[in-house]
Amino acid sequence: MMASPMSRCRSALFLPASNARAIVKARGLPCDAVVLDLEDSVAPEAKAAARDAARAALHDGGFGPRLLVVRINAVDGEWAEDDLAALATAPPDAVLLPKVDGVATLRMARERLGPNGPAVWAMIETARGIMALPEIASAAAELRLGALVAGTNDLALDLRCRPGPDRAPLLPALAQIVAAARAGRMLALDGVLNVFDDPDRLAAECRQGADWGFDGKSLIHPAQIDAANAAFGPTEAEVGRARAIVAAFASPGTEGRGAIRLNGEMVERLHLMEAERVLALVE
Ligand SMILES: CC(C)(COP(=O)(O)OP(=O)(O)OC[C@H]1O[C@@H](n2cnc3c(N)ncnc32)[C@H](O)[C@@H]1OP(=O)(O)O)[C@@H](O)C(=O)NCCC(=O)NCCSC(=O)C[C@H](O)C(=O)O
Ligand SMILES: [Mg+2]
Repeated sequence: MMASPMSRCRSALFLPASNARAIVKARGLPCDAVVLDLEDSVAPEAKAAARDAARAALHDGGFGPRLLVVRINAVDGEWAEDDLAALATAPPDAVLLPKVDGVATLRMARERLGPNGPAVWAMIETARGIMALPEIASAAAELRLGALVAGTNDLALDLRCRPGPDRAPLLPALAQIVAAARAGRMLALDGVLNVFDDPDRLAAECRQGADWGFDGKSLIHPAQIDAANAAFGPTEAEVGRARAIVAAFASPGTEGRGAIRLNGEMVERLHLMEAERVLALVE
């Protein structure tokens, strides 16, 4: 399944591919995407075993409708060649590249995966990655990029900023990631919250990500899934409003009209397009 701007990815659960129990568990969790990690959550001495486990998980399947994504090691590093080879016989829906800092890395990955290989997702988690967002968005269709994923831990380190619960120092970069994703018709996924025993902070951070335009959030623990699914919706109210807008534009007399009146508000055809997108996500 190729993630498209119409795909729903409210919750992308990362797990170290070296954790067999987590892989089993992920097959039954209500997340929209499972990300088998070969990069930072796997110690150097466990890389080979994690790669074998990811390969086995891809062959065994059982992830149902969830998007299956593998985060490989840095494309220009010592492990990536073997990582990509491990995905060849049972490819995932997408290959997530860490620390993408320009189009060259993405092009290299696309060449190795082949033009019809899995979608490429890019982690934006360095200052250089932020500066490269316009060129990445421009190359998105050609390179079949499916998502931009904010790596807020690495990004905070690289920017040398100190985000607190409101994440204020990260917000300018996050807004640029969303803008690039929208320009390139990709999904935009927010970064992780490392704290997984603070439901109020999680709910607030999910809401913030949704308010700033993200489609979903990267997660590190099963306990975070429900909050992300709820925040990134669409909610019942949003679906109801979308249905009302579609029905209003389908009613007689609206042909040729760009703007109509609905429940005391002006709605335009741009709202109709958004309503259709919302309904496509749930239907
Ligand atoms: C953070 C953890 C190490 C905590 O693990 P643990 O102590 O085992 O948690 P629990 O005992 O509460 O686990 C309860 C059960 O849930 C399963 N579990 C835990 N985590 C996951 C998971 N991520 N996916 C699936 N299942 C999971 C446990 O196995 C328990 O199961 P059971 O025994 O059957 O009840 C751990 O949560 C963890 O490793 N999380 C993921 C870490 C990871 O992938 N990190 C990389 C992504 S973060 C990132 O990318 C940052 C980015 O690059 C950036 O720069 O910002
Ligand atoms: Mg990172």
